[in-house]
Amino acid sequence: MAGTTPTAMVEPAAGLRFSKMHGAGNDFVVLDLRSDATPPSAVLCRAMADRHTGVGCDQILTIEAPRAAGSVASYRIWNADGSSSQQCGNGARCVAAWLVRDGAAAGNRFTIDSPAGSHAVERLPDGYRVEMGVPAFEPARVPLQGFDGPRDPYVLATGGSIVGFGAVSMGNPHAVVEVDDVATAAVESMARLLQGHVAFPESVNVGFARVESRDRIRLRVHERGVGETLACGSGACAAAVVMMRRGKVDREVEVALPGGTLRIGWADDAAMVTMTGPAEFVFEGEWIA
Ligand SMILES: N[C@H](CCC[C@H](N)C(=O)O)C(=O)O
Repeated sequence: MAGTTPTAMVEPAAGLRFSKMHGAGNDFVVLDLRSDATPPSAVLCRAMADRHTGVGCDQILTIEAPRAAGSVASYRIWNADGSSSQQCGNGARCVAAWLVRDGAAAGNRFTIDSPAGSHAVERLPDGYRVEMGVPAFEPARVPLQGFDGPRDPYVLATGGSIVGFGAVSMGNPHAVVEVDDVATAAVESMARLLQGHVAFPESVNVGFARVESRDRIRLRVHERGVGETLACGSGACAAAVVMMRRGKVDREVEVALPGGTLRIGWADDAAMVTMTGPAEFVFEGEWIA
């Protein structure tokens, strides 16, 4: 309007730069904290993860200085609810892609450190292969309480139901429920029952798996600290190794999740689990809230 003084544009405060990425639809806000490893607060994690008033993501990944000699960098994982985790398979591939684009990772083979350990990474023409560690089935390693030794399936009475499941740690806790049809599985209600059960002192990621053939599993995962995600890398590893030990699939399988397909290999029970899949950049941004 004539005569009015336009209000000066308020320059946003210099904010926190981030990369938005995803691995098979499991999406992340990636923060470069290599020069200042002050972890994001639970409040900031929840604010950034909010799909209406924030950026929107399943997890926040922070890239930090390496912990092990020879590693390029380390990373930590915060779920959308602000809780932390020891492992994130889809996140590992996105961290690897981020380090390649950054130039910190030279060549096609390098190592990155999660809270669960060090992971050899191989860059492929269409994604990344990550060594996800050796799965741990002892109840105390999951952790799973109330059982004096590993068994399969474990059985719990909860919420008026009797639930049978496999349990394994990939650095983070997983329960795997075998179902006839993932589309009709009671994912939300069953997952909530197990996640709130006293047997899982650190809660648990719950996978619902259908063995379709000797080399293919269909899977949905209700993740600890998030809810159902389009994909869960460590969950795909967990479902694969449980079904391999049951003799229901071969040692190299495709795991088909709602957001995409991952390939999982486990040569033998003492070997590292390998996970292969995509890692995509979506956009760069600056958090000024
Ligand atoms: N919700 C998981 C962390 C993320 C795992 C998942 N996004 C993956 O790709 O492995 C937990 O609390 O253990």
